[in-house]
Amino acid sequence: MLFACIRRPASTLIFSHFRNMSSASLPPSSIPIFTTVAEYREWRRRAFVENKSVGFVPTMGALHEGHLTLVRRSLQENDLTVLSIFVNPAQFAPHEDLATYPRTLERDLEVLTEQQVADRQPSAVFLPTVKEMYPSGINQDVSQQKGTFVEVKGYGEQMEGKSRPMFFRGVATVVTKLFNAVEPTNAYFGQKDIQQALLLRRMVTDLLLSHPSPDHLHIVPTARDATDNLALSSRNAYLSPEGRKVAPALYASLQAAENCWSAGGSKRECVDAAAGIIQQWVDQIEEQGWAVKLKLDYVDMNDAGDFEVVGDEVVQTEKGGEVVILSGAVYVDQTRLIDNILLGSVDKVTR
Ligand SMILES: Nc1ncnc2c1ncn2[C@@H]1O[C@H](COP(=O)(O)OP(=O)(O)OP(=O)(O)O)[C@@H](O)[C@H]1O
Ligand SMILES: CC(C)(CO)[C@@H](O)C(=O)[O-]
Ligand code: BAL
Repeated sequence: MLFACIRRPASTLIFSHFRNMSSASLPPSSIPIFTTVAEYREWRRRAFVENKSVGFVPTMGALHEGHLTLVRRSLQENDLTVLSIFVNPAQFAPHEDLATYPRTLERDLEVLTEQQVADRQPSAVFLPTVKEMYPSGINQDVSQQKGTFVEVKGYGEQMEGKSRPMFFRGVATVVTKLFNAVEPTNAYFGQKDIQQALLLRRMVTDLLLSHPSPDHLHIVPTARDATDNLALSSRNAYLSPEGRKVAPALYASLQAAENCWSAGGSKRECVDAAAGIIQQWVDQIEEQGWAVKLKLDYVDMNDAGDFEVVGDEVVQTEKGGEVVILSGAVYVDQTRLIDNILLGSVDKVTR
């Protein structure tokens, strides 16, 4: 997750994005697009009757190869594949980038049409309005909100939750709504947003959801730029050319921490090694006079089961078969980039 800290006035009720989207204003597409839950449900009912499995890929649009990896995995494993595009106001703090979040609907529909695995192509796009998803409106200021929200206590405060305190409440709320509407057999999330994916699996378990069941919520490895390993992300579009050049520093720093951990270093030593790599980049930026600012937000290790922070003196052998999330975030100018590496028996988590 990353965001440009663009200040905008504290919002009131938000209906602006896609507010007036009627089927007449939609770009042409060979894939059926549903903008209302009622229309979608008719389509979904037929899939139930025909006993067809439905794979679901929730997104905020501005599709890139990372999203398409999830789509192709769904095409492989399901009779039908639905992708949603919804920029969810409830997961953006009032000072974050809701207004400027990249919206590229026409291109998104084009690239989706090009996806094919065996004889399967995406079956439907769910493109609800804000009014459809929040019938009583939604205020980005949490203190002003009324109505029903979903909170996964104890899982949304660490890592990303420290910088974005209300983020996971917004995500859990909208994904509950999306799951209720779409009723997927399988759902696919990216490892790039590992805390989000694991928190949602916790939520599905705790709320006894069956569509999807916890075993059917899949986490797919992060798709990266082939040349420099930068994790693909919609908000990479915010980076200047110089910002793009330094953005791979985050993954390089996580790799240094991973090597340190494998070599028997303590959590503290490994996290410091990661911070050292970022500092080397900061020094290089200064020496070269590049017009970009790089700043470490955090690097840490957390248990993948309960998200507890790993103690400073802990070493790899003490964690046995447990999976540890090595995650971090940096600011490249005003854009916040995140990434992570899973340490340990990754298959226990990703499936
Ligand atoms: N590089 C990637 N590899 C695999 N999955 C990804 C990647 N990037 C995003 N996803 C997944 O795609 C889904 C939709 O994410 P979203 O639309 O927010 O895109 P994003 O690139 O993560 O955007 P942002 O820049 O806002 O974080 C999420 O499950 C997310 O984890
Ligand atoms: C899961 C999600 C679609 C909820 O808005 C969003 O957080 C995302 O795209 O990762
Ligand atoms: N990919 C996570 C969505 C967000 O950052 O808002």
